[in-house]
Amino acid sequence: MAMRRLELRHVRKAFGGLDVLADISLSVGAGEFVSILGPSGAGKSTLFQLLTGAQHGEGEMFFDGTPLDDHGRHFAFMPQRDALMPWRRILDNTTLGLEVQGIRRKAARARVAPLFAEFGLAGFERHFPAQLSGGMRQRAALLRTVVQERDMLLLDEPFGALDALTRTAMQRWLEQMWRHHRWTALLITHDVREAVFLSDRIYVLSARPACIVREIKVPLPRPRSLGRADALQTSTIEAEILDILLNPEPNPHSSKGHDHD
Ligand SMILES: Nc1ncnc2c1ncn2[C@@H]1O[C@H](COP(=O)(O)OP(=O)(O)OP(=O)(O)O)[C@@H](O)[C@H]1O
Repeated sequence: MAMRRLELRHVRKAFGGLDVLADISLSVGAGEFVSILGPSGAGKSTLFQLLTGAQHGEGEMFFDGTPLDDHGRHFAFMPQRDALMPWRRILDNTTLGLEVQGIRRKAARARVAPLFAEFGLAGFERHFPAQLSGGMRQRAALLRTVVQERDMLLLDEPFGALDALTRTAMQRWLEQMWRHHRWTALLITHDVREAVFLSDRIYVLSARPACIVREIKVPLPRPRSLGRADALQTSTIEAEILDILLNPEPNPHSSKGHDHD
C-alpha cells in the first residue's frame, strides 16, 4: 500500500449508554480510494464526525504518522445532502469553503471559476441551486469540497439521494476525476456496486456496535468499466460483500448490551 496518510487504531465511540463504534482500525494510503460499507445505522457518519472533530471518541487517530489534532487542516468533507445555500449562486456556493478559510470572495471566485468546465458546470456559474439537476448540484458540492485543497476527501454517501441512472453516471464521472487527480479519499456508502466500482479497498462494517468485519482489496483495472470486460470479476466481489452483509457472524461486541433497536 502507498504511504499511510490516515490511520485509526481501535477507535470507539458511545453516545451515553449507546455503543456505536466498538473497535475501528483502518488506514488510507496516499492517493488511495477507500470505502466504508455497512448497514444503516452502523455508525458510519459518526466515524466521519470523529475525523472532522465534530465528536470525540476513544482510541488513536494518526495523520501522516502523527496524532491527529488539526482536523480542519487535513479533511475536506462532503456531506450526504449537497448543502448548497439556495440563495447563493452556484459560483458563490463553490467558494464557500475557501471563504471559511479566510480567502476573500473575489480571490476565491478566481480560483474556482476555471474548474467549472471540468466539473460539467460551465455556463451555470450564475444559476441558483434550484435551477440545477441533482447530479449537477452534487458536482457543485464536490467542487466546493475539492478546491479547499485539504489532504484528504471525506465523502458521506454523496450520491445517495440521486436516481439510479444519475447515480451511475456520477460514479463513472467520479472515477474518471479520481484517476485524473488521485485524491486520497474515504467514501461512506450503502451501495455495494458503488464501493466496488470506485474503490481500491473496502472496509465492511458490522451492524452497531460497529467493528470492521472484512477488508477487501478490489483488484479491478482502471479505468473501471460498467461493461462486460470486468463484469464477472465485479459481480464476484459484490457477491462476496453481500454475503458478509446478509449473513453476519455474531458481533463479539454486542454482548456488552445497549443494542436495543
Ligand atoms: N449525536 C448523537 N447523539 C446520540 N446518538 C447519536 C448521535 N449521532 C448518532 N447517534 C446514533 O448513533 C448510531 C449511528 O448513527 P450514524 O448516523 O453514525 O449511522 P450511519 O451508519 O451513518 O447510518 P446511515 O447509514 O443510516 O446514515 C445511531 O443509532 C444514531 O441514533
